[in-house]
Amino acid sequence: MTFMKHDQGTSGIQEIYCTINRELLSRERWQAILRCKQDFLQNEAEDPSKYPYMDQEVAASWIRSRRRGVNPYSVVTNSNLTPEELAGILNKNRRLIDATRSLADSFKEIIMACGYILYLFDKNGVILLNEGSLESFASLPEFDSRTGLLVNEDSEGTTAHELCLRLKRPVQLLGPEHYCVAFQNSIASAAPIKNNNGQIQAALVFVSQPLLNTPEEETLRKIGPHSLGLVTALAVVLETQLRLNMAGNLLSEANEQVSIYQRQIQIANDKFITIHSALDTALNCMDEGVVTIDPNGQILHINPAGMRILKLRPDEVSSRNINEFLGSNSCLMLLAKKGENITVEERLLVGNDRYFYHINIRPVVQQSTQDLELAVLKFSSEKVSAQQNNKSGSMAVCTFEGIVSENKDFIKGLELAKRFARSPENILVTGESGTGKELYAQAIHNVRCPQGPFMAVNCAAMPRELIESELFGYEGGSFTGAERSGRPGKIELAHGGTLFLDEIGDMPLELQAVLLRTLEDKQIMRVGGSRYKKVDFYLIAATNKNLYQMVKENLFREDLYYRLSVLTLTIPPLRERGNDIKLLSEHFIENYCRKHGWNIPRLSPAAQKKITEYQWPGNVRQLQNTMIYAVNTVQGDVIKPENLPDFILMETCPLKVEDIKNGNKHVGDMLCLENLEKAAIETALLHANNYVPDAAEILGISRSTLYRKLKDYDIEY
Ligand SMILES: Nc1ncnc2c1ncn2[C@@H]1O[C@H](COP(=O)(O)OP(=O)(O)OP(=O)(O)O)[C@@H](O)[C@H]1O
Repeated sequence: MTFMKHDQGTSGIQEIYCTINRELLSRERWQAILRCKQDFLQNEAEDPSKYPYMDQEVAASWIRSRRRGVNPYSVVTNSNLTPEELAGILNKNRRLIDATRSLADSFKEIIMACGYILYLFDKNGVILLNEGSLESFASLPEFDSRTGLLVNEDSEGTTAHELCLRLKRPVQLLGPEHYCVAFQNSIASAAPIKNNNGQIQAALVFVSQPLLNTPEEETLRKIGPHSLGLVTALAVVLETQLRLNMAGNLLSEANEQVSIYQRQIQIANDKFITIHSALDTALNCMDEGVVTIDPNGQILHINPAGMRILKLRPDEVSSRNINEFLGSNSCLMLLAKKGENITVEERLLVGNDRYFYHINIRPVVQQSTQDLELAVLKFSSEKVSAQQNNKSGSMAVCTFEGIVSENKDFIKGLELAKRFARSPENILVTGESGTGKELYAQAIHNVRCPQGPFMAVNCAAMPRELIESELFGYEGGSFTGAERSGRPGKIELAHGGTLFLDEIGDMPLELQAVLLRTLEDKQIMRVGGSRYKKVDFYLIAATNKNLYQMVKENLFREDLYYRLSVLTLTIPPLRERGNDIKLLSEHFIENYCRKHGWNIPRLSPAAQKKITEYQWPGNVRQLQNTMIYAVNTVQGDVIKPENLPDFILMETCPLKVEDIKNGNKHVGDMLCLENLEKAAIETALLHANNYVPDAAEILGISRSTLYRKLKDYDIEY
């Protein structure tokens, strides 16, 4: 037997000619092995390993073959594999077979010229492919192909491929070395084919055409190295080809995967565009303004209703910030940053106008950091009062019992309102913004005609040109944008109930005349109409302006003023209502917490002090929003000063230099040393977030002194 000492590969192929001992391919050796074989086959006791020239591996294989009862005079002609088993094996090795076939095609001429037969065996000895003519093998029955036969030591004894698979290296068998007599005139060269993991998966074999009984020395020396070198080289080429094929397959699988992902991305993108345009369409159809802002208040997106509310043109949107439309004491951005989904009542400053809106804040926070990413603000399309009106189905929800106060003057006004409620006259309610004018109107309505409609119109909340049609209604097709069938106005809808005209001071003068006539005649004509219609309603008007002054400046009709102001109620501002601030704060905290099923926190004395010192320019509405903010920021069950919005903390700083300079009437009190010390301690605590050691450091006194003073002044921290 001849074999390559080195691993197969380019260097191995080069060396094959050097490592094959010329002795191994001599006629002498051939004949010696042939003699040994004859002796071995004739005499069962013969040990072939003792013979000169005999290869020990071959000798061992002969002995094993005989022990297994292999008939040396026959060849395998029947496959003992079922067709299914064979199909499975061929399928499993499909790539290897195809690659070998195409390689054999490329080398066909050489193979044919040399008279070689090429075999491909799987690792178990199943012939996967054979190429070349079998005709010259007289002992092989009429075979075209031996594909599918299982040829191993058990069936055909010692063969080149069997030893190659067993020894895991290229092997060459000289004719008589084959156990089977049918091949004793051929030289067989076999090389293993390894898979990617270095495991042997097959063997490639060249079998020479039968030679003369004892071939010439020269023939032996030509065929021997040539066939072993060629088969080893082809095995290496096959391995490389298979590796390339596999890489190619992986690449095309990866390419296929990439194009699947690309298709999915395209589909997702298309869906996204569809959803986006559907959302845009939905937003465009909404009556409510929807504004998306970034954490600094910069407007990112706004729908048409939002643009109408903020009076913005599409080209201005991206450069505007929501803070431009909010009052200085607004809590909106603070609440948005807190990440709570909440609805607040806010005053919007749009040009010279001041409108109140219910604004629902929907913050979107980053999952990992919980920082605000953006917030969606939803504004009601009409002013707060109108929205309340819609919600309650044209019914006022508030009664006198719902109006909270302990203040003497306020209660006096409330008693008067109850008496007015029994009169059929028009009522005028005056008071600063947010003092509760609409609340009064609803309460009066609920005494006078609780079953009737309560129609609220805010004269300042809509463009002047729309007020007329809003109040008096219009006939079909009267103006562009009008509904085809026409629409009744709020006066017509208030029939049998109350018409609440809020911000009456903003009603255009020309409309004031029409309103006056309606009040006198109790009939209306729709815009674009030609018939009068009888209407019966109570009128309650409200204003935060000085109407009398406006009359003097010819900004309000005198006759209408007198008609409206027969019964006038004036609601005092919150800052003049003493203990009402605390009472209302607790009322709002309780209502809000109950609504959400939360524990009800109490106000710390320090927080109470802050809110009673504050001037409340936005009155009860502002107080209500402040309490919503406090409840949303409190940790535990005590609302402390740090839970109040910054504008309160700033405004209520205990001592203001301007006050001292301006000779404020309380300056004497303030300059009392004790008061100053107390104020300094409170200010330090405020800056130190109530952390006493830090406050002591700010004040430049020891902690124990500060603790003593906190006790003396009864300051809560
Ligand atoms: N005495 C009160 N008791 C309970 N809630 C009150 C009281 N006064 C006002 N509120 C609440 O304060 C908010 C503002 O009240 P309202 O809208 O009646 O004020 P307004 O004077 O009509 O404001 P504007 O002049 O801006 O229209 C409402 O949410 C109302 O429920």
